[in-house]
Amino acid sequence: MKKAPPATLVIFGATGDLTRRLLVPAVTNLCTDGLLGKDFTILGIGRSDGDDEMLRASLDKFATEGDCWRDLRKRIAYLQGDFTADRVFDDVAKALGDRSAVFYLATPAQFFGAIVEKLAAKGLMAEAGSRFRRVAIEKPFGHDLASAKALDARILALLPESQIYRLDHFLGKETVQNILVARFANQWFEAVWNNRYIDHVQITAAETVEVGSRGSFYDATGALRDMVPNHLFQLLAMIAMEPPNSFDADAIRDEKAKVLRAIRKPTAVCAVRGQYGKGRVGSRNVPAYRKVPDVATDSRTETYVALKLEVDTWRWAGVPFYLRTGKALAARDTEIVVTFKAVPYALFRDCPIDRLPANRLIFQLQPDESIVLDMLVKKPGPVIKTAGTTLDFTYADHFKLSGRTGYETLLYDMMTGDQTLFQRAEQIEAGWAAVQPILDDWVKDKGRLESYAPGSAGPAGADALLERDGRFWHRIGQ
Ligand SMILES: NC(=O)C1=CN([C@@H]2O[C@H](COP(=O)(O)OP(=O)(O)OC[C@H]3O[C@@H](n4cnc5c(N)ncnc54)[C@H](OP(=O)(O)O)[C@@H]3O)[C@@H](O)[C@H]2O)C=CC1
Ligand SMILES: O=C1O[C@H](COP(=O)(O)O)[C@@H](O)[C@H](O)[C@H]1O
Repeated sequence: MKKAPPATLVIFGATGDLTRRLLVPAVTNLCTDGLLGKDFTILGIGRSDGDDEMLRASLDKFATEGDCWRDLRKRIAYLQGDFTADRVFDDVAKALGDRSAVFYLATPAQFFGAIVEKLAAKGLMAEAGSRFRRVAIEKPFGHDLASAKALDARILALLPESQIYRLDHFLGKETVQNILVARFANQWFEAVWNNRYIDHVQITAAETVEVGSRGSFYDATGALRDMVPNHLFQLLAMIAMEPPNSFDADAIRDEKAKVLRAIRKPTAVCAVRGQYGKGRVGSRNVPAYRKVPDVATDSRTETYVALKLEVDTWRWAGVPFYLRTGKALAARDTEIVVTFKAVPYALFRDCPIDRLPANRLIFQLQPDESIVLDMLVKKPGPVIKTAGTTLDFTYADHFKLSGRTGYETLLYDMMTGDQTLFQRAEQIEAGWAAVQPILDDWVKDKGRLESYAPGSAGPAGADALLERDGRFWHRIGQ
């Protein structure tokens, strides 16, 4: 891989959590991988008072220690100012001169539109010769379909799509990218990847963490908006997309957008929402969600959501996709479980076998990245008896992944101009369009919000959602 071209990463929100915990370790990893040149610099912008050394020192403990960080930290500068003031943008222009830049909006979402407008108005987005100017926009991109469309319209009135990098950090995760490789680089996948062989798909993003210090953001957002139209739909799209005709960014994004547009509008009965009460996750005491600072004491915001969705395409007709995500659950577990249809039973009718469990293919994204295929084999002995076993691939057994945040690939791609792992406007809008009927329903019908115990697998209604189809969730943490 070649080094990223010389550029400045301009981080709006450099004193925030995302910069510290995820961007800085990723930049250090890229440097250690030899993918950043000496001419890579960072210009951080925040509201807090301070100078270059204040920012560097605040990042020290989050960076991977070593020569790379020691050298890189000297190339970090800080600009104090309010994003709403013109002065900040004049100072950025002065600091950048003619350099290429990626403007990373690691800011609260209400600033996204206004910052892009100021960047454009000040001529900061103008490209010339080999000098590029790109803007990376964090999530949440909009609050619903109407606001996402409005934000897109605002930004696209000023910039071409080629300068816009809408982030979904799940796309930086190795296993997520590996879904594409597994599906399209292995012949046997495609042969069984359809409604003839697949019974249903489960997509889970379970977290043990509670809402904690993010009460103000979370209470206005909820689990559905926070995780589904973005992260979980990216996973769904990777599983359900048709083969692209190349690995070109637009070819892949076209296919993913088609899948998201094909999600049948869900009805109220296909959604379950829950909110955690008081309890324990492992040995940790967890206060009820309504006691979290900045959360309304009568809040009806969901901290858990489960959905049953259908993808109306030739390939997936009749295959349900069950999605669930929540906070304060029993285990951290992000996975995709593809359950195959049972084999015709006749062959085993004379054997002492009660039932043949279906084969499952599990893409485990977190905590440990792996791909596991459940299969049945014969138990040794004179009578035919089956035993469940697995074919496993665990990333850590073959590759070194530790300390990666997933942002490495995304940052490198922004600097090299590869938009494959970023979302185009219509993908984002298709995601919101698919969940909008549920959001509308929840506004109208205030009645259904189940409570669940911290440390559990979520509300009982989520189990019922599958049980009525004769199916069960894969156990969280298993
Ligand atoms: N944190 C995470 O794990 C993730 C975050 N994101 C997204 O990234 C974005 C940033 O999140 P996060 O870092 O957690 O947020 P924080 O609240 O921790 O940081 C916000 C940053 O914006 C700055 N800021 C806020 N208002 C102004 C203003 N008016 N003028 C100048 N600076 C201002 C803050 O400066 P100061 O602190 O100096 O006041 C701070 O640097 C959000 O859109 C979030 O949804 C996405 C995925 C994961
Ligand atoms: O975007 C978000 O993602 C995190 C989960 O990401 P992960 O990489 O840690 O699995 C989630 O906790 C957060 O609420 C959400 O805003």
